[in-house]
Amino acid sequence: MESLNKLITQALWFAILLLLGTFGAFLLLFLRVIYCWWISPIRVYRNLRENGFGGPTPSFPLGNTRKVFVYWLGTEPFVYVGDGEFLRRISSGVAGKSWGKPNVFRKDREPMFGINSLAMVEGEHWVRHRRAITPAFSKTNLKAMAWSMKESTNNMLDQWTLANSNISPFEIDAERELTALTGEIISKISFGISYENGQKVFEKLKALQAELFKSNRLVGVPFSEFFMNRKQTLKAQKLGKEIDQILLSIIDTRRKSIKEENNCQGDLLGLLLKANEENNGDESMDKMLTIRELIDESKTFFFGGHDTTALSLTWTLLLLALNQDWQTQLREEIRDVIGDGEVNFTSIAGLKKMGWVMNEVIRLYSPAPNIQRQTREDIKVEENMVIPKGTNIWIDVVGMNHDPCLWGNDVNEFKPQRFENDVVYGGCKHKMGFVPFGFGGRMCVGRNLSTLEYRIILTLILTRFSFTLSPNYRHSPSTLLTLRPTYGLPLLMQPISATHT
Ligand code: HEM
Repeated sequence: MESLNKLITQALWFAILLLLGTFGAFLLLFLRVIYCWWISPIRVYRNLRENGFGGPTPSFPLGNTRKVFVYWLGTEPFVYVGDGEFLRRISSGVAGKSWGKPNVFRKDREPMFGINSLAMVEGEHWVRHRRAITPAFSKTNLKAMAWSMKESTNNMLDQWTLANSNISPFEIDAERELTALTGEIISKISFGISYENGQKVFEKLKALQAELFKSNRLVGVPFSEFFMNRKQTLKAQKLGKEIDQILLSIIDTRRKSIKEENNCQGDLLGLLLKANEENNGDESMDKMLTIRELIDESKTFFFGGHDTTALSLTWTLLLLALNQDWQTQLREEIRDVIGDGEVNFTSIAGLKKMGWVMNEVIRLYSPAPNIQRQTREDIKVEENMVIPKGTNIWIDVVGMNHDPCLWGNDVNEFKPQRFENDVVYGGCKHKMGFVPFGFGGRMCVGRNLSTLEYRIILTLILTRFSFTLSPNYRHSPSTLLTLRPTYGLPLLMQPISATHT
């Protein structure tokens, strides 16, 4: 009996110890979880804040997952938008003329785009500019521009061949070559091929762009102009004035030639001047642009129209150098669709895979990485949420293009085939999640021109050369208005014998 009691007592003690042990283990686990997920991160967070590091307030336990929040550029608050659904809600029903551009960028961008260009104007002015400019990008006009694009590209490729006839493969900096090529093309199709001053404008605009990129960018900080490099600012202003002067003299000569010979040469400036003449110079007319506005539009075409296209081609060559199977597929498609025929507006339209590749490239490396807008009226987002008039909005195009919730876990992979069954959105889960050319009424006016140019240049390069990445390439994409490779794109080029005309 006594031994039974002893056994029961021992069993009881064992059960109590087991309970205590389990409880202790759970307590330790709990404390460890609290320490790892809460105490330790808070300590690191406080430590970082004390050392001057900040950022948006996190929420426990998800951290910073919000895709819409407010941040500041100097003294200017911006609503950051990285969410397609939110973008749909703030943009549906809002007309193009009801969107403005943040005031804070006006001064900064003025030497490049002027304040009277389509990219900068607002309200009824924007409606007038858009109506005047859209016809210049019509199918008929684009067809005529294709010839200039082809000529300049073939000249560049001939020079590559000539300069490297004894070297195989030879190295080029594709970014530099493509930027020069698209700069030449845009100055021809903007200002007129036969006008010698076109070249001068091109050179000065390039110099201005370089000066502006060098300048200190304390955007939004009051009196920041006093901290800027004064010499650079003055140089940019001087270049700006010189460009205006040259453009003014080009416009004068072209106006006379249109009046006297009815010859508009088919370039953008010529087409806008012809539309002006048809309105008999009456500035109250719907589609009429003043001389000042024409100067600013010409600058906008140059800046908006060559860097973006050059970069979409540059990133394409990088990705095709890394994905030789796609380089081969595109070359085969060109052979099947165009064969020995002419490379022109109609023939390149049949290059489906090239369309997928272009979309996939501008998804992964968006030449215009963000879109900035300003509300010109209150926008009701939901019952108790209004974005007040005058609010700056920053739409993160790159962020949405790399969001696995929108594209799936293969979001960072180069997979042009995602556009096979969904040519426009590539299977993106939200229609407003893929906006490389903007959205609504203010969508890029030059997107068809850019697509045409992309296809012509890429077709001619692929037909005449195969290429691989040079060991000298250093991957370092950087954003300064556009997304570009910091150290250029060195490629090793190998000539292919057959050529297209
Ligand atoms: C890959 C090439 C290009 C890309 C990615 C691109 C992208 C964009 C984006 C994101 C916008 C802003 C739209 C918005 O606010 O929602 C825009 C506007 C604009 N783009 Fe482009 N662009 C390209 C090529 C071109 C070309 C070739 C031209 C002209 C020759 C051009 C002229 C313009 C103009 C004038 C606007 C202002 C439109 C307005 O506010 O009504 N772009 N572009």
